[in-house]
Amino acid sequence: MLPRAGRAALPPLLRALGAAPAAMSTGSFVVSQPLNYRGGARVQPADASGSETAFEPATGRVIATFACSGEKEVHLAVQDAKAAFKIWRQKSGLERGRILLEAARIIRERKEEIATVETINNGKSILEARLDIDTSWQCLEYYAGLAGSMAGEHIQLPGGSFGYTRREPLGVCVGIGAWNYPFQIASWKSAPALACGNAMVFKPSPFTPVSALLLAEIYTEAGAPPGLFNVVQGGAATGQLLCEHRDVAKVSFTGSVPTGTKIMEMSAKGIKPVTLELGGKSPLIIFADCNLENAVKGALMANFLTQGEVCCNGTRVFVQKEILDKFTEQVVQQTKRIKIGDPLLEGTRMGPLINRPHLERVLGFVKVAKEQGAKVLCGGDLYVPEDPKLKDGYFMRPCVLSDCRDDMTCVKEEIFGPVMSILPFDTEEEVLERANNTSFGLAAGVFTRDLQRAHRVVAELQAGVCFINNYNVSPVELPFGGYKKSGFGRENGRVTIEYYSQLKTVCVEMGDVESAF
Ligand SMILES: NC(=O)C1=CN([C@@H]2O[C@H](COP(=O)(O)OP(=O)(O)OC[C@H]3O[C@@H](n4cnc5c(N)ncnc54)[C@H](O)[C@@H]3O)[C@@H](O)[C@H]2O)C=CC1
Repeated sequence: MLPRAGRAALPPLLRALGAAPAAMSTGSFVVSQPLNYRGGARVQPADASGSETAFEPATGRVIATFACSGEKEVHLAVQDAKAAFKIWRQKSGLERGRILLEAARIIRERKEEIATVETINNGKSILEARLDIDTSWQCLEYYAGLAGSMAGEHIQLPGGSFGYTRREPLGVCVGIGAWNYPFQIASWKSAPALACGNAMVFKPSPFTPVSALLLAEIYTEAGAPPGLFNVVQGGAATGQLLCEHRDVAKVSFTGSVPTGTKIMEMSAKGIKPVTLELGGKSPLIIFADCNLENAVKGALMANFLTQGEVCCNGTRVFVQKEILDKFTEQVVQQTKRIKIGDPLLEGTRMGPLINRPHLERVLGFVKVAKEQGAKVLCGGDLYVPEDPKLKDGYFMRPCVLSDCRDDMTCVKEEIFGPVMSILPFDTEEEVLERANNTSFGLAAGVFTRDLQRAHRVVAELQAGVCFINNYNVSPVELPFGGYKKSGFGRENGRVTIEYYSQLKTVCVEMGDVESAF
C-alpha cells in the first residue's frame, strides 16, 4: 500500500489497484486492493470458497492472492445487479448509449495504463495489449450506437387490430471469461449486454483477475448505476454458483470445450440461454496462386499472437505442394526473427505463456509431435531471456513443425501455444475434406488470388469465422463465434443484440371479442 499523500496524486485506476505509477513495470507490480466489485465499489468478498494466486508470467512472481467468492458473495453480487437492472432497463437506449460512450472515452484516455496492467498479468506484448484495449472501447462505442435503435415491429391485423413486438432485456446476465484476452472478453460481453438494458456479473479467469476490475471502475465513473457491472473472483466453484443462481437470466461463456459442456448442463437446468465461445483447431489454406509474402505474414498472425494462446488460431496450415518449400523457408525465417522477452518493452513481439503448467503442457505437445514423426524446424523449446529478472518467466520459442500428418496429436488437438503445424496438400477438394475433418469449427482462412475459388472454398468451410487473404482480424462490426464444438451464439456485430434480449409480442384488439363460448 502507498502512503496517503502519494495515493491522492495517483490517477483513479492506479489508486484502485493500490499501485504507484513507478510500480507499473515488469517485476514490481503488486495488487493490494480487493478485487471484487459490487454495488459500485471494490469490496472484500462476504464469504470465500478457497483462494487463488495470480502470477506475473514474465517473472513468475505472485502479483495477487485473493479469496474465491462463495455462495453469499455471489448472491450479493447478483442482488446488486438485480437492483441496478430495475433502474437501467427504464432508461432509453439513447441514455444507455451515452453512458457506454463515456466509458469508451475513459478507456481510450487510460489505454496505456490498462494495456500495461494487461501485459503484466497476461504476458502478451504491450503492442498487442494496446490493440486489445482498442477493440474493447470500439466495442463499447459500437453498441452505444446500436442501443438507441433497438426496436420491434408493427404488424397490421384484420379489422384494424394490430400487433407489435418489443425487444426487451433478459435481466441479470453472467459473463465468465478466459485468461487470454481478459479486458477484451469483459468488454465484448458487457457492452452488448448493457446496451440491451441488462445488468452483468462478470467472473474473470483466476489467472487474470485484475483488468475486469478496471472496467468495473470505468463503468461507474461513466455514470452507470451502482451494481450494473459487478466482478466476482474465483474458479470453477464460483462459476458454478453463478450459473446455478436462480436470478441469473443468461450465461455468456468464453473458455474450453469441457467447461462449456458443464456450463450448458448447468444452464439447462434453469432453462437459461447460453452463449458459448469455445476452443478451436482452425485450418489455414494456402493455395499456390497466393501472394506468398502476405500468406507468410498471415500464417504468423494466425499462430503467434498472444503466444499462440488464441482460440481462433489457424494452427493447421495446409500448403499446396508447389509452394511448400518456399513457404516453409520464409515462415521459419520470420518465426526465428520474432523477438521474445520483457513484454513491456516496445520491441518485444512475444512474451511468456500464461503459467508454468501451461508452458509444460505446450512443450509436451511438441515432444509428442516429434515422437509421432513431425520435424521441428525451429523453436519448441524453453527460452531464458538474458534479463535476470525474467529468469523464472514462462517463455518458449515459437515453433514450426513440418512433416505433419492429419492423425498426429499436434494436428488434432488444440495446443493453445505458439506451435504451427504445416501440412502439404494437392487439390482443393482434398484440402476441404481434410480442413473440415475436425469436431471444432471456430475459424478458417484461405490465401489465394483466385476470387471465385476464395468464395467457393469459404462457402464449404465448416467454421463460424472465415478469413480471405488475412487472418485474426476481428473488427467489432463483424459477428464472432463458432460452428460445431466451438460453440454457438455470437459476439460483436448487430446480431449479438438478439443474444442479449428477448422479443415480446403484443396483440391489440380494436373490435369486440369474438368468443367461442
Ligand atoms: N471462442 C472464443 O472466443 C475463445 C475461446 N477460448 C478457449 O478457452 C480455453 C482456454 O481458456 P481457459 O481459461 O483455460 O478455459 P477454462 O474453460 O478452463 O476456463 C474458462 C473460465 O471458466 C471458469 N470455469 C472453469 N470451470 C468452471 C465450471 N465448472 N463452472 C463455471 N465456470 C468454470 C474458469 O474459472 C474461467 O473463468 C481454450 O480452449 C480456448 O480455445 C479462449 C478465448 C476465446
